[in-house]
Parts: sequence; C-alpha cells; structure tokens
Amino acid sequence: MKIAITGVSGRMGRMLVKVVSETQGATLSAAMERPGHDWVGKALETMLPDAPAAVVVTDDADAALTASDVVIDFTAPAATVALAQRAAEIGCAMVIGTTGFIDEDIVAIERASTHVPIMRAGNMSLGVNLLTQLVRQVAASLGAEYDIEVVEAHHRMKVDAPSGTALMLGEAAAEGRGVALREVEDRGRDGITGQRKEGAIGFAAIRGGNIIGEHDVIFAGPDEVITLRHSATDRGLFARGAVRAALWCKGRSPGHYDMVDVLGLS
Ligand SMILES: NC(=O)C1=CN([C@@H]2O[C@H](COP(=O)(O)OP(=O)(O)OC[C@H]3O[C@@H](n4cnc5c(N)ncnc54)[C@H](O)[C@@H]3O)[C@@H](O)[C@H]2O)C=CC1
Ligand SMILES: O=C(O)C1=N[C@H](C(=O)O)C[C@H](O)C1
Repeated sequence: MKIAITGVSGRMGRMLVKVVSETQGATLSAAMERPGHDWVGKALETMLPDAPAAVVVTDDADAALTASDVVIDFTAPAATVALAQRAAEIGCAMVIGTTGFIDEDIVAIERASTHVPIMRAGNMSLGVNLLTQLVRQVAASLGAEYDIEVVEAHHRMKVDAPSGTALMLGEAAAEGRGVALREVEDRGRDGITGQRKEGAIGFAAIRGGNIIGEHDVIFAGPDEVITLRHSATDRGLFARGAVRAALWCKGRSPGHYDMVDVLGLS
C-alpha cells in the first residue's frame, strides 16, 4: 500500500513516518508540507532517521496523491478540506485525523467521500472508540438526574477545543439519551452562569505541558459519581490506528467511514 503523509513535520506526521516504516505492506510514497515550509524540497531522511531514502518533502499535493493509494492527514481543517477535494478528483483514498472542523467542512469532506473512501476519526485509538460505546450505553441507562460532563486535557500546543475526542464522547452520550448534542451542549462556562440546565452535556478543556490526551466522561448523580476515563500515553497509539485505517481502505468503496468501521466494533 503506497501511503502519503501530509503535515509530515508535525507531531503526528513524524510519528506516522516511524509507524509506516515499521508496518509490513506499507510504503511511504510521498511526504507533504505546506507551501513555504522549510522542509519542502529536502530529503526526508535528513530530518527523520526512520524515513526511507529518496523521499523528498513536497508541497505539490497533486503529484503526491497521484503517486499514492492513500493519504494520511493530521494537519488543520482548511488544509484537510482542500486536500480531500484533490483526493476525490485524483482518486486517492484518505485517512483524516485532523480535528476542529466546522459543519461546512464536514459537508465538503462528505462530498469528497462520494468519490473515494475517506476514514475520519477524532481519535484513532481502540480505547476511545470502545469508550464511545460504553458512554452511549451508560447514558441510555441513567436518567436525567445524572449530569454528564466531558473533561479533556491536552498539551499546550493544541489549537482546538473541545477536542475531537471530547466531541465524539459528547455525541455518544447525546445519542444514548436520544437527544441532539447541539441542543444540549454547554461549552466554556464563565461568570454568573446560572444553575446547571437539566439534561445539559458540559465540556471543559485543560491545556498544559506535553499532555498527550486525557478524557473523562463524568456521570454525576444523586450520591454517586461514575467516571469513564481514557488516557493516551504515547502518540504512537494514534499513528498505529491511522496506518491500520490506511491499509483497511484498500479496495474499499467510496464512503465516509469512521474508526468503529475499521476496528469492526459496530
Ligand atoms: N484523530 C486523532 O487520533 C488525532 C488527531 N490529532 C489532530 O491532528 C491535527 C494535527 O495535530 P499535530 O500533529 O499535533 O499538529 P502539528 O501542528 O504538530 O502538525 C500539523 C502539521 O500540518 C502542517 N500543515 C498545515 N497546513 C498544511 C498544508 N496545507 N499542507 C501540508 N501540511 C500542512 C503543519 O505545517 C504542521 O507540520 C490536529 O487537528 C489534532 O487535533 C492529533 C492527534 C491524534
Ligand atoms: O491534538 C492532539 O494532540 C489530539 N487531538 C485529538 C483530539 O482532538 O481529540 C486526539 C488526541 O486526543 C490528541
């Protein structure tokens, strides 16, 4: 499987190069960075020791996609949406780990996925994708007297909040309760907020240091608190999930898939 990585100098991009190099059946066919980035035009192996020889970092998305079966993208929403449009035209599958999308971005990605398989997930780990199922089940079992709060913590460089994972967990809780998340979500409390609204699903975000990713879903009820927690301790977790998804895309029909499909959890 010929795999292109975009955002190759990023925290996830570097990890992906290592995981692709360790994965049987996967070959790094192209490495991309944004135009103007100082890695463009340089041999990747001079930056990353795990990189295969002869891969030169490029900002030419069309050339990279044409040379590849699938592209793995952990970048930023505008870059991801633009690349999904090119991938659809060129016929290259895509694995998207980027988070922080607005509704219009998702519509554009869905449109692209009518032409090629696109696997998109706010978290590529087995643990979080299992946790979403538990959260849905617990939310469905407990009444509205159990207040649901999603608390996440990440490193100081993270630019979006709530995290993509927190939103996945919030969606699962809302599904369990049979409500739409956008109707009940409560983000970023500050000042005289008034009492908690019955049925609200609250979000809180902590940013600091080099925390990889911590997520708690709290069900606070009468005289008891149930907490479901996931802790990521190494970014390799996400990279391994993404490469597994890339291999899974081989021969797949066009469509918008998620990690639950890849892991066979549905
Ligand atoms: N789904 C998951 O499991 C995970 C998702 N993420 C998400 O992945 C994204 C990236 O995270 P990090 O690697 O920590 O960020 P980062 O800031 O370290 O890396 C992003 C890279 O994308 C590059 N980039 C930006 N625009 C580009 C373009 N047009 N073409 C090519 N490259 C471009 C940047 O130059 C940078 O090297 C974030 O949205 C983050 O939330 C991160 C970890 C796990
Ligand atoms: O930006 C990160 O680092 C992470 N982003 C994802 C998210 O927004 O949930 C996944 C993981 O928690 C790390």
